[in-house]
Amino acid sequence: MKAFKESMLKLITETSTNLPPDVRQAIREAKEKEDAGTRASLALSTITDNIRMAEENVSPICQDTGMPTFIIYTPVGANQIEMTKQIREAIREATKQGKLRPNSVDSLTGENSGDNLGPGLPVIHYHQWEKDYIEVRLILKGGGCENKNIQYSLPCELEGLGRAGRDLDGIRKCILHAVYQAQGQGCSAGFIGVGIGGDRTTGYELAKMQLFRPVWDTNPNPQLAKLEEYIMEAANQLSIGTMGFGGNVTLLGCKIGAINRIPASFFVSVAYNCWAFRRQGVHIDANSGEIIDWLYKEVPEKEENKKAKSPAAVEVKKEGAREIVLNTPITEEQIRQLKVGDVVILNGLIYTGRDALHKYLIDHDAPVDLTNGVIYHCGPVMLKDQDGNWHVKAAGPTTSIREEPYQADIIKKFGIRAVIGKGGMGAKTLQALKEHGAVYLNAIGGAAQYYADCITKVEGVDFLEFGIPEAMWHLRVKGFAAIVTMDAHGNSLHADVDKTSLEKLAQFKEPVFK
Ligand SMILES: O=C(O)C[C@H](O)C(=O)O
Ligand code: SF4
Repeated sequence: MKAFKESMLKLITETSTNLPPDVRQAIREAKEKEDAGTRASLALSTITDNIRMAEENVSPICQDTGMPTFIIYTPVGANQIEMTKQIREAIREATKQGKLRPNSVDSLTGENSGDNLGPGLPVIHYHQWEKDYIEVRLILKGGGCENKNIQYSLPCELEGLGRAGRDLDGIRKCILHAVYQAQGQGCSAGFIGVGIGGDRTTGYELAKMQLFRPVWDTNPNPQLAKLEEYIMEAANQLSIGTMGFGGNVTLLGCKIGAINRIPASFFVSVAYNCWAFRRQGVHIDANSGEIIDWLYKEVPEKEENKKAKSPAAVEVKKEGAREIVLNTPITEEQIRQLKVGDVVILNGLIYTGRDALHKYLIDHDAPVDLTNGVIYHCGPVMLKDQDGNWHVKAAGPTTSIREEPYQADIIKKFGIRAVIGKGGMGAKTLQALKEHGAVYLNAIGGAAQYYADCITKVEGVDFLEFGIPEAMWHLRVKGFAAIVTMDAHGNSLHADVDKTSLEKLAQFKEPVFK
């Protein structure tokens, strides 16, 4: 097992930087279903570029490299204690190389361990099997989509859909509701794994395990196969679209499993995974620890894909998008001219800030003058070189709604003109944007290489003691593109999409599976 650590390092690197072909195919097909020039289509182009860049740079597809979760099958007698040791070393090394963001945070003190290790991390599930080789599967599921996981206890009442009973039709309603409630916040278009039955723990576990199925497979249970097909069809009529921008594609995959329950409990558990669906697997020689082969590398070609494609449509800007270049600091007048749908190209200095910084700023001064400035909800992957200079390895947006309790007060207190993030914010922030002349810019979630490429210099950092993701990084950007989704006139694309998708959800109220 000498080579096992090296094999695990390869697996981690591949999972973080190279999206599997089945996921790429689903994204490609989604792009073909969106009209050229729409916001969804432009977002999918950025996502496609980002996937290519991550592979070329051998750098994280998304800066949130998630909760590393290993599922391992071993022959009887394999030394699991030794394997765990080597996996931990590989995790430490991958973090040092910038393939993983330091993501392990003490839940009580907030301290980041810096090496992705600590109580509960990484997650490793061992199973034995009769084969003579080892199988290791790894999923790196980020926090934004994890936060959109949801568990239903049947019977229940669901907004838009009414009563969900203890039957297949009730299950159908829960799954549709799960897609609706995620909106764009988990970086749609997403994939869902569904676990029917079990208890609260095993239900969620089953849901997550479904995510290891290839996107293209067919459920061996005909009833569940039918339900999966139905959900794909119906969920895509909700028009939530990529990043919640509206569009024809909201869901890229749906995999459902069922286990028994006990009479009093009936759970439907849904694991939501963003488009940056990072999971890979390998078979390992049980003696040497070397990789024998990779899983997830094959995608059976579909009949319709064999047909010659018509030439790609030229990207024309639809939906009336204007492109506006802004240099920081930004004036109130410039902000008040912006409208939902405008594409802003930012140049100049911006500051990252997420959960720890927002909480801090409420009752402290800022270390820099933020007047007319820009806050970027982002926790990047950073590496320091031998001369002590920091380099950005990945830097996409994080889910903004977590800052909703603080954002309005911070805009007011510091005179902030633009907040960049993803997934949108709520009514309190919208009101503050109007009152104080500020705007919310939606960057494309997960496009961490694309945005890292726009950062020309790291000019400083404050609060490094919060840990790398939570620190306040001073970033000089050039050509940083984001879409105005909440403006200073009280308009919010997020509120609009939420409303229309709820109306569409209500169309699926009538029983389908009797
Ligand atoms: O933690 C992050 O950088 C992003 C997170 O995965 C999110 O989607 O909000
Ligand atoms: S930022 Fe988006 S793409 Fe990245 S882990 Fe979070 S949900 Fe996934």
